[in-house]
Amino acid sequence: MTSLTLMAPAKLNLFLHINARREDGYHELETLFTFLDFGDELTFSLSHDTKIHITGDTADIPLEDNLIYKAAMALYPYKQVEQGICVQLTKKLPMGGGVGGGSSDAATTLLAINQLWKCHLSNEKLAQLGLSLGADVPVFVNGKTALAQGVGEKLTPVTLPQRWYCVVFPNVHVSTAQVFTHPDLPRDTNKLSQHWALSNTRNDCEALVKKLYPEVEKTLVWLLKYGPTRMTGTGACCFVELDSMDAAQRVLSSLPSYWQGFIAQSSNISTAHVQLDSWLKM
Ligand SMILES: C[C@@](CO)(OP(=O)(O)O)[C@H](O)COP(=O)(O)OP(=O)(O)OC[C@H]1O[C@@H](n2ccc(N)nc2=O)[C@H](O)[C@@H]1O
Ligand SMILES: Nc1ncnc2c1ncn2[C@@H]1O[C@H](COP(=O)(O)OP(=O)(O)O)[C@@H](O)[C@H]1O
Repeated sequence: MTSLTLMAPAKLNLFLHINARREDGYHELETLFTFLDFGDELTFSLSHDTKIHITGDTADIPLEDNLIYKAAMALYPYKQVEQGICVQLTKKLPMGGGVGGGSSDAATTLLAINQLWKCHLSNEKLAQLGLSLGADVPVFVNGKTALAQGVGEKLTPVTLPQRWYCVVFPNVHVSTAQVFTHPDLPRDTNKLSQHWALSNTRNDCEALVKKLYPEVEKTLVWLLKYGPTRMTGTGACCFVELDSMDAAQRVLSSLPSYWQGFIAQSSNISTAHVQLDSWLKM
């Protein structure tokens, strides 16, 4: 088989605690990742040459900067076939929104090309290659709901109840690097490995991002009418947790037209992995 279509699902950080800043500037975190059944769509097919081609919703990202390209390049030395790869991207996740679209695209690319180029690398090796592309890539490669520690690479799988979410993108872009280098970011939260309820946890980036981007605060205040809310990652997307699809749909229907949003159910296994397993059984 020479082609394969997989989702690159969104993630939410159900909480994000910052425990310390390391010598290299990176931060020690504790964060609970869940996957959503909504994401970008990527179709991979072997190319007629030896190059890496990306078409579709590539926005204005130069080819060499696209995380899909970087992921393909990371696998290039392990390639066991002559051909290169064509990747057709349908982008549904806001870029730099805290839902991990770029990292998820990279992880899905590693999983798919590993098959098409017959690299035969383990998921552990793919996660190791992925970590050099971004701190969030390993959790997507692993594909299981997880508590992440370290800079995001130490993963402990956890099983969470499936819930519905309405995720809102407040139309502001938050730079992850700006948040992590800001002097006002709290960096001394104690480690916590249990009692993960939303009520017992927080996102340590949220107060700072609300201050820097009032639109994020406005979004959280609006969502709070419907249920427990939080910002994901370093923002700017915010989510509300809900009991049913109907409840999530009601929130989305009332969303002011100047914001964008989507609804999705959480899952303990990434849709990319479910789809890859079915493809392997074909
Ligand atoms: C903090 C999270 C939580 O999910 O934020 P989001 O990106 O999802 O919003 C992620 O781990 C981010 O992962 P990712 O976006 O892949 O980060 P990277 O590209 O590796 O790093 C971007 C920048 O963030 C900072 N950074 C990132 C991760 C970390 N544990 N400590 C850091 O200090 C570094 O300054 C780095 O230069
Ligand atoms: N395929 C891609 N999809 C999204 N962003 C990408 C991609 N390739 C490179 N990037 C860059 O990575 C940055 C972070 O992307 P993303 O993972 O969507 O953010 P976040 O981790 O905040 O959700 C973007 O601002 C963009 O410049």
